[in-house]
Amino acid sequence: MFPTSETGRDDGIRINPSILAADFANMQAELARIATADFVHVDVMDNHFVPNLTFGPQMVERVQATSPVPLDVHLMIADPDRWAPGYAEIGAASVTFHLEAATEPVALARRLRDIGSRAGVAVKPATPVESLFDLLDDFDQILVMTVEPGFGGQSFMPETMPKLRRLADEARRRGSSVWLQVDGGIGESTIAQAAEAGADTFVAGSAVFGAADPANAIAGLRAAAARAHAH
Ligand SMILES: O=C(CO)[C@H](O)[C@H](O)COP(=O)(O)O
Ligand SMILES: [Fe+2]
Repeated sequence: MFPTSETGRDDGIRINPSILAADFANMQAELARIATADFVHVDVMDNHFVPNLTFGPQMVERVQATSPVPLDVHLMIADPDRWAPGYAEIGAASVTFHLEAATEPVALARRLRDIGSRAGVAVKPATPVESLFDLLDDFDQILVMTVEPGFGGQSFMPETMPKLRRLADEARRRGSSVWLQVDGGIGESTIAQAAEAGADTFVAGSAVFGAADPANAIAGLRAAAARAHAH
């Protein structure tokens, strides 16, 4: 579902603004400002897996009904085996759960795909990626966190780049079409490092919603990633 061509572009780069940095009291207007993005990234936090609390399924359903672009849901929650399918049922284009929280990640990914979502798995900065090498076909996207999950506006952690590079090399070696996503501290000064290490899908909260012109910020991030890929 939702290959790049369906988003109207085929440059292999996806820019997904995170509404964690949006004005929650004006969500409809905020969503309208990012119509040129590929997906809207929705951070679901449960105050258990991470020490912060954001949205539940009702809010995500309203975002789904209002958003000009498909939803990329990032679940920072305990027990995703139980809760993640509900987000796919809402109609989210992709649902990503944390490897550290899941009991049966492959079975859960299969369930998400059966419902009709892309299946994503996320790893925190200290979690190795090697256990995912044999599972690349089971997922549509892998999210390498570039900050500790829980809060927006943190600084990009360059020490996560060797791990991303190993994952990208392995995906290339196996001819995998899995999307490699980064999330946390992504902006015009950091996106090139992540793109050079092999990321193709970029979450940016503060860099987009904190900009005077979010469309311009999205275009700038896209151009910077494209330059790094062309390198
Ligand atoms: O998952 C997240 C935090 O856990 C957010 O998606 C991320 O932090 C985006 O915000 P910013 O671009 O401001 O770092
Ligand atoms: Fe996120």
